[in-house]
Amino acid sequence: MTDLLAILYPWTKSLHVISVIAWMAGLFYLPRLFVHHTERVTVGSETDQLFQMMEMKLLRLIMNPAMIATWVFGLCLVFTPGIVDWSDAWPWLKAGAVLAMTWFHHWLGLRRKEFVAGANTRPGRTYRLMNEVPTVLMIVIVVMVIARPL
Ligand code: HEM
Repeated sequence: MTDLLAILYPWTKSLHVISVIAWMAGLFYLPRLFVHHTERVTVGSETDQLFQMMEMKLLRLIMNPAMIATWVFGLCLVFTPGIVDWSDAWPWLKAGAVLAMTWFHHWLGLRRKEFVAGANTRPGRTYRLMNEVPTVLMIVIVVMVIARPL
């Protein structure tokens, strides 16, 4: 099995990075939709329905599959021989940041359900601030996995 993972390594890594790009696109865009949804849209209006549809499709059709694919290919890379040395600090920092990114994904999913119920109480400012979370985590992850300063 580990032999197969070693042969597939360049492909696994390509698929991992492709999935990461799709996941990150959604993690950046969904909070932006929430900003406009909360600031510009009247609950129960036709525009409310339109935003709910865009948010649902973004989460279900792009973000959920992309997150699963990122995890699956990422874990394949973890089990590929000679790739991760757990005595270094970078894999631990990356793992922490990836868990935080996964938490953020689920936080957005919960907020979407509140919009569906017409029960969002958070102002646009909260979603603007939360929009910085994936940016900071992405910087940590990419630096840890590529520059590996630690
Ligand atoms: C979801 C769980 C994840 C796991 C288990 C995981 C694990 C890994 C592993 C083991 C590697 C191989 C490193 C190497 O080849 O030397 C890798 C590569 C990479 N990962 Fe992840 N990763 C995950 C999520 C992410 C996320 C969220 C991002 C970006 C925001 C990311 C960005 C990258 C990049 C850019 C590379 C390629 C680095 C290179 O060129 O060597 N990963 N990942």
